[in-house]
Amino acid sequence: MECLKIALQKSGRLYTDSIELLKDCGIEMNLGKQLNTKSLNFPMEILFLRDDDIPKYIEDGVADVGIVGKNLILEKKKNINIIEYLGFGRCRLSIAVPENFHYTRLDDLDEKRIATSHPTLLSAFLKKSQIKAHIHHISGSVEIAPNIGISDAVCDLVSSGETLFINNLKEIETILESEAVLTSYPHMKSSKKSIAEILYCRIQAVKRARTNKYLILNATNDNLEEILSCLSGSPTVLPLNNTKWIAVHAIIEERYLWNKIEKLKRLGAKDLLVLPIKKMMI
Ligand SMILES: Nc1ncnc2c1ncn2[C@@H]1O[C@H](COP(=O)(O)OP(=O)(O)OP(=O)(O)O)[C@@H](O)[C@H]1O
Ligand SMILES: O=P(O)(O)OC[C@H]1O[C@H](OP(=O)(O)OP(=O)(O)O)[C@H](O)[C@@H]1O
Ligand SMILES: [Mg+2]
Repeated sequence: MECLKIALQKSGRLYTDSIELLKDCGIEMNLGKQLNTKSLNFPMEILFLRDDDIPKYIEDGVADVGIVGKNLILEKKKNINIIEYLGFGRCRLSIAVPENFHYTRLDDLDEKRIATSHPTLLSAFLKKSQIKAHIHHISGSVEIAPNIGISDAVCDLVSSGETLFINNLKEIETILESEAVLTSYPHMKSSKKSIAEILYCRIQAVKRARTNKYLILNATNDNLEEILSCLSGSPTVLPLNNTKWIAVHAIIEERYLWNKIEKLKRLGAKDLLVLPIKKMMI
């Protein structure tokens, strides 16, 4: 039977969220020390790899789909499809200098040595900005470089900024914003494509569920129109037997939740309930 091969990071920043995403998609697997395993209930084989290798494996069709940072796809200059942005592994690729570096503008980096794990992206940025700096490629612990005298600046991934802070570095320029993406081999055969399509639908259903909430409220007819116009989509309106009250059910995007709830309360909405959504298919 045909089986979709998915490449995931073996360990590191993307591992837990990638496994969680597959589980939320109903894909069960046994996790252990093995570097590849078959799902117990879905035609899928999971390959656990170093994240640096994933774009090449996808480009070559060794794996059909994969989860990797967008930063790595661009860094490795791979011409592979980005199917979905996954909402985790959010970070930025930034240039940072020691706290005592007197930085005012990009020209201050001229002729400086910059250590980075992303030489392609850094080099393109420097070229575009017409800065002639020396790139020193290292694959990890980049933030140590200025402290051990091998560079004047660094260009590495940042999310909380804690690593920069504890290494006495300050962020000066952001080159790229990144997050984990689902990527795919562009020439997948049709039997694999049909499995991949099922996976994409499931992922979209999980993503929608993660970013939306189910809202229930009670209201009277007085402000019903304003209440409904405050809710997007097509809310369900249910008269409550023998009362002037009406129940309204709606889907609400989490990022607008609190502002909308406050507005709805001002409009007279009562008994508001916000519930998580498990899956959302449209
Ligand atoms: N601090 C961070 N916060 C959020 N996401 C990050 C962070 N650092 C990196 N990422 C994202 O996670 C990906 C993997 O980062 P990680 O640091 O685990 O890589 P690695 O050490 O090179 O792992 P590997 O052993 O697989 O080569 C990065 O390419 C990036 O997309
Ligand atoms: O801004 P922060 O939240 O401090 O995150 C930034 C750090 O995270 C990544 O490394 P990671 O911790 O994944 O370890 P690694 O060097 O082994 O890849 C990245 O390379 C930075 O060093
Ligand atoms: Mg890596």
